[in-house]
Amino acid sequence: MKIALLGYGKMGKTIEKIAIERNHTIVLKVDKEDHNYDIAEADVAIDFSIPSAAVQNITKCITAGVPIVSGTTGWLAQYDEMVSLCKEKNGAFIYASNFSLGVNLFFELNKKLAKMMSPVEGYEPSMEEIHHTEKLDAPSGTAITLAEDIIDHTSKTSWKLDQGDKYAIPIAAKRIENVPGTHTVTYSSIVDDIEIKHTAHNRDGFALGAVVAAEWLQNKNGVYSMKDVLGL
Ligand SMILES: NC(=O)C1=CN([C@@H]2O[C@H](COP(=O)(O)OP(=O)(O)OC[C@H]3O[C@@H](n4cnc5c(N)ncnc54)[C@H](OP(=O)(O)O)[C@@H]3O)[C@@H](O)[C@H]2O)C=CC1
Ligand SMILES: O=C(O)C1=N[C@H](C(=O)O)C[C@H](O)C1
Repeated sequence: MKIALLGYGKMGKTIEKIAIERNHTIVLKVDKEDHNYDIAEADVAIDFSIPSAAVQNITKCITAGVPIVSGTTGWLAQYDEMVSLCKEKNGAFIYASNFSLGVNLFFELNKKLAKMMSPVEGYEPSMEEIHHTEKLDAPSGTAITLAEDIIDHTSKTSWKLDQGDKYAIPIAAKRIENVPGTHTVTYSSIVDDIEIKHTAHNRDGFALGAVVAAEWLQNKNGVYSMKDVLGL
């Protein structure tokens, strides 16, 4: 496949390495505020840029008829707008807050645990996410997905970055140098804690998932998720 990389930072470079290993060609790299790039020669675009650039990049791809895989986080207030545009233009679009197989299995485990905990009294859910110090958004997109799945299955109605609201799941967002991404979900009671945790050791899992999603999206139209790609 001919791949356009929209965002050529830590993830863009890791995706390039994995894509070349899988015999794809990188035909375009965009790594700054540039509205004039030509996307047309790409079979698929992969956007791992910055929150303020994602919507423009996705719009450009959908409008040009190029399938788009986006992993950029921190722009989800406009997700529904991108879904509508994709349907209107008969495009192909996948967004995932986390493309790694491990985290997508962890998402399923989190939903199962939330369902299990829902009728049990005395346990309060909370979450922690740890990322590198260059991360622009907080909490992480992955933490938001985990929180939304807990909200869907329990009496919690929202998430908050601080504590003290009994209807909200508190999320602690920590920034420590060079951490690729660690997420922990804890249910605490007076007598014990139940904890599930995913620790990324590097960025290869995220990048491989994004390339696999791009391969899967070829010759398809519609809006998909990693659950569709992985058949979970
Ligand atoms: N879904 C997933 O599985 C994962 C998602 N992510 C998300 O991906 C995004 C990128 O992460 P990461 O690579 O670590 O971040 P980096 O900061 O390393 O890379 C982002 C790159 O985007 C560039 N950029 C700035 N403006 C634009 C633009 N208009 N169009 C295209 N590129 C632009 C930046 O350039 P400059 O530095 O010059 O501003 C930078 O090179 C983040 O939102 C992160 O949360 C990360 C890992 C996994
Ligand atoms: O910015 C990152 O690095 C990551 N961002 C994603 C997120 O916000 O969840 C995925 C992963 O945790 C790494």
